[in-house]
Amino acid sequence: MIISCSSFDISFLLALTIILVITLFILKQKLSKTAVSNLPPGPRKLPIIGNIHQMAGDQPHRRLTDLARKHGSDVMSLQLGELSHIVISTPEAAKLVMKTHDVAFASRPYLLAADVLYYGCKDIAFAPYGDHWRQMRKLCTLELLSARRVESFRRIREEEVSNLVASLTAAAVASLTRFAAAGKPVDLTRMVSTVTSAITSRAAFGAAFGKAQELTDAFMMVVENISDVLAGFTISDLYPSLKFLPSLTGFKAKLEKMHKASDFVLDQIIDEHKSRRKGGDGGKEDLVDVLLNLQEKQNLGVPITMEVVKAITLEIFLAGIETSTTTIEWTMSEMMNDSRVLQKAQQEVRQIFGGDSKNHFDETGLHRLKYLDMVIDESLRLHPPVPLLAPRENRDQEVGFGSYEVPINTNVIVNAWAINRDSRYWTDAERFFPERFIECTTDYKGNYFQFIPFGAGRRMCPGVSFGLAIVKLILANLLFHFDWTLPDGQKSVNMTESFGVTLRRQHALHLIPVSHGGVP
Ligand code: HEM
Repeated sequence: MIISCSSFDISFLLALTIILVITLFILKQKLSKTAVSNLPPGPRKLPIIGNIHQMAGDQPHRRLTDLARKHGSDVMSLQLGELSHIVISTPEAAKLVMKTHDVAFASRPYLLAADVLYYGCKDIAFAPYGDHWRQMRKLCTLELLSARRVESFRRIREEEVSNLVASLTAAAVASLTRFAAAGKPVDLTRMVSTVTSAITSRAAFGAAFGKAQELTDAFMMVVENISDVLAGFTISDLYPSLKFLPSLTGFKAKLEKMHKASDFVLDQIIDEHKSRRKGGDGGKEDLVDVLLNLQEKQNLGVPITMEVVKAITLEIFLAGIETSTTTIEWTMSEMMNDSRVLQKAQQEVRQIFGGDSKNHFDETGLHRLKYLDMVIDESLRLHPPVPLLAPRENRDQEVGFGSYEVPINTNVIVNAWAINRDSRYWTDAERFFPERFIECTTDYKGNYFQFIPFGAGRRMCPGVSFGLAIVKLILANLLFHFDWTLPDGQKSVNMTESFGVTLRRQHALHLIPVSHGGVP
């Protein structure tokens, strides 16, 4: 659900240049047709590739921030292959895109991977603005990801998180017996990812046992690489007029293979649900059941076909896991580097839920953890999991943008990572300081454009409650049941980022859990 330019392969590009030169004349003609006299400023572009060379590397959010400082601090033009882009880097310009001109910029640019994997963009995130998107979005808000639905998955979250606590406790015990005083680190990234996957798959497909569990495992395997190809534009997307490129590079064949595999498992998941429903064993309603109910009723303006059911199921599954895992990883990392914050957050959760680690707590008291809320907000500010949001496009009209003109079919990149650190809005903006939210009315709900980890406007993330319910419960449990230390010889947690589907940590987070109140 993000735009990534990290996959640009420079050597591949050079080889392609020979072919591209042949089309130079055609391209030039195309580009001159869209030329507008008062485009936003931007760096000089090279023939054919435009500014692609300036995006090479693995930190596009930082590159765009640097480029914007030099060439267009509010809004900057960028040419990537055949596609015109503008890059938004301040809250004021973000407000113009996501509020003033929200409708004009409400579409998404075409991405070949989304077209193939989501049955012709029949999902929500990549669907162009129009009737299908409107209906699916409404469905999401009212049915699939509503507060009532999120609450209905509470048992699943609590069960899976208590499994995580049990595994960590076992690791703490085992390491103490083997290493006496010093504990052994666990791969917290992997453990958290396992539990977010388990919660999301149970919510989406149901029971964590029997055939359903087998199918979930199979699905996990086939979708493993799907997120990566959806992460951003590829060379084929940047040169849409060169229709032969996806086949020539083998990208299309790769996508079709992935699609075939995921479609096969999705079909089985749906068949399993159908036969369970026929047999009268409704069980607890999961998201596939909700979609099938709606499909049977068919009383909606745009019909819900089986392809729509599969596209939405796949999307929710992919959207739920990476974003929540990334948020938890960064929040723990920041707290490990600031023991004051870690202790304060631990004190709060232990005071509210009772200091004994053998106590268990459910979600009902989580709203009382005000300091933890601020810690999560601060983590989302500095480490927005989707740092460039999802790209938008003005498909139908040219847009007057302040004193500039944005030509029709321009892709819009909103650099939320840079915006969330704007020093005009945030004092000591680079510092992790949760207390800044005590007096501050700013929140992530899309009304304050200096803080947009979930985006804003019509295309804002509909999964906020679903995602944060997982994040908060897991963090509260990690803080309540364990004290945490760094592995031997490590003075602080390395905060190097890795840009991909989400802005993850480059290295998995390894920490030593020590059961709070002693090992039972
Ligand atoms: C911490 C967790 C999450 C973060 C930080 C996050 C962030 C985002 C962002 C930045 C966008 C793009 C918004 C824009 O273009 O303005 C987005 C879109 C979306 N998210 Fe999330 N997300 C999270 C969790 C979830 C979950 C759990 C789900 C579903 C289960 C979900 C489903 C979606 C969908 C369907 C869209 C596309 C919306 C549209 O295009 O209309 N997200 N998310």
